[in-house]
Amino acid sequence: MPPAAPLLPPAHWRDFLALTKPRVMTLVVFTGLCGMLAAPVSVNPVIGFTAILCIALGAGAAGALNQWYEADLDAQMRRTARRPLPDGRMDRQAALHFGVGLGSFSVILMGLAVNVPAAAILTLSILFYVLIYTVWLKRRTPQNIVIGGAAGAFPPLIGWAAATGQVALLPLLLFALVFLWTPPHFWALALFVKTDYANAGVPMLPVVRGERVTRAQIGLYTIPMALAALSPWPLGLTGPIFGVTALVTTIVFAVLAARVATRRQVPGDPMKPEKRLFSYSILYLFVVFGALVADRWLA
Ligand code: HEM
Ligand SMILES: CC(C)=CCC/C(C)=C/CC/C(C)=C/COP(=O)(O)OP(=O)(O)O
Repeated sequence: MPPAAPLLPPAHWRDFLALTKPRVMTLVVFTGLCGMLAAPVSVNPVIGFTAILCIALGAGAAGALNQWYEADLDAQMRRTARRPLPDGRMDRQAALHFGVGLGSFSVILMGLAVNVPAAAILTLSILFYVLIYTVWLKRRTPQNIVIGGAAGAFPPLIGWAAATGQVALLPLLLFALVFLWTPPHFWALALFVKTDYANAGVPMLPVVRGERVTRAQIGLYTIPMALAALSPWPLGLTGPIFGVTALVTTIVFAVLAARVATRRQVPGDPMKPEKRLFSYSILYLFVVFGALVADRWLA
């Protein structure tokens, strides 16, 4: 009989927090909040707060289940090896219970206190991240983040649905914007942490298809992403505050992406343009979504 796994002491609350990937989820929650505030209705503040709480808890639960499933993988990468599970600070069962409990709570609360469409899209995004991305695609195909990345694009739709009970063209364009933003966001990072993924056997694009293809794909995805960002104003869905902000910030994005797309790496390259594009990608979504709210409330 194999020896029983050693019992770990109860995990610290900080480790449960780390399971929710709080830094990444701030932007996820922010896009959800902006999707809600951009809707042309007034939302009861208690309902609105509950909806955002549910998005945060649901996204955190998805992050916890992702870490529960891929603790073996996280243990092999420098960037992730110190997470609570690979570092042995938490029991796997505790992470599973935490993820399932929090996820179920967030969906039930959204359904009961906000509305069913928002709860349904929240469920879809959790399942998408955990089952489609983490369990199915991540270890199988370099298109993992393109298809699975849809999970991270749902929050603006959830926010809008929480406010109005339905979806509409503007939140669908916001979905498209985040969906098409994800490949340049992630592949810029993947170019400079490629060795980590290669060592862990994860088939990310730079590992499987190489640097040149990855750079070209970053450039290619930036084009429809820019169209999604620039279309709401001409379509009459937003005003000039959003339109002009999206125009300026998207031009900067396109310039940084073009630089990455047309470069060739040299030995010992510090990869500054790739790091710049990755950092800017995060700032970009914060600013564009912030402008959406400013446009609705200040115009
Ligand atoms: C499948 C799609 C995605 C993949 C594979 C991905 C991957 C990553 C990775 C590996 C990092 C760096 C390290 C980390 O903190 O874990 C990162 C950072 C980040 N990502 Fe993404 N990402 C994706 C989609 C998104 C989406 C949809 C959002 C939000 C809308 C987002 C927001 C962020 C933020 C804010 C950071 C910086 C975190 C920090 O400062 O530490 N990501 N992403
Ligand atoms: C509302 C809701 C459920 C939102 C889900 C949000 C979501 C899918 C965000 C994706 C961002 C993310 C943490 C990617 C990390 O990929 P990874 O897991 O491959 O990264 P890792 O290597 O850091 O674990």
